[in-house]
Amino acid sequence: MMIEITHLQKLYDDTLAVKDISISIPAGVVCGLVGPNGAGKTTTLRCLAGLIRPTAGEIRVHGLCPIEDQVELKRNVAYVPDDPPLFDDLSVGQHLDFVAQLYRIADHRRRAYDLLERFELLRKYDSAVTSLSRGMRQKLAIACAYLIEPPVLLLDEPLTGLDPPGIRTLLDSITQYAGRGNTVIISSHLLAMIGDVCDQVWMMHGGTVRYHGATTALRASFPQAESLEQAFFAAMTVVG
Ligand SMILES: Nc1ncnc2c1ncn2[C@@H]1O[C@H](COP(=O)(O)OP(=O)(O)OP(=O)(O)O)[C@@H](O)[C@H]1O
Repeated sequence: MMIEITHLQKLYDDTLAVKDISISIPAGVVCGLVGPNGAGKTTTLRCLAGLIRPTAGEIRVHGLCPIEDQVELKRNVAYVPDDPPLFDDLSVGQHLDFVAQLYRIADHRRRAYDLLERFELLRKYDSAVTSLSRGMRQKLAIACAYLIEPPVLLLDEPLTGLDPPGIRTLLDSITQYAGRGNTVIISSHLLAMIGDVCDQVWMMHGGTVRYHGATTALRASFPQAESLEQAFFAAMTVVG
């Protein structure tokens, strides 16, 4: 398994954000992480990325413990939050150069140009990141993550600032990335938008895993449903 979470728990002061969850996700899979506000999605992703320490439980990402193997983890996991922190003093192009230097990526320029072109940022190559729109900032952060090529990519609400062509480009890029054996978790409130690219659906609710399964199994269980989202709602009714 690429990701193994066992009895994960995260307590913030007096809020139990994640309550004893266990879940495994294999390599080469796109997993859609859905659930209402406050369900514990971001908390779980931040634990996977080693940004916060779990209160209890165990996590293995590509065999690594996010807290104990911090340095190695950075090469194996990229986490892109919905409002990614960027360096205000750097231009768009310099961001990719900086990431390439940090991760010792040789001959990165061609790939950097390709990524910027794909995400329609090439014309902003020399612009300061402070002049970018919200969606452009998200696209730049995603391009930086792709440049590193980590086996695990965690995208937290990546669709929020993107325009429809940007969403299409991102979803296509996710399918291709997973096709090369990488694992992608994409959190979103919009299952209808991400459903097509997801091999699995993982739903959290109140800090617990409410549902986790293959999208094909979900569709097969509810053949009368017209969409994955409908099948998902039907499954939720059965689960109660
Ligand atoms: N830094 C923090 N300190 C205290 N409580 C927090 C902190 N971060 C999150 N929480 C709480 O933990 C719970 C889970 O929050 P989390 O951000 O993981 O949910 P989410 O599923 O990502 O929600 P959303 O869909 O709104 O982004 C919520 O009750 C939230 O208020």
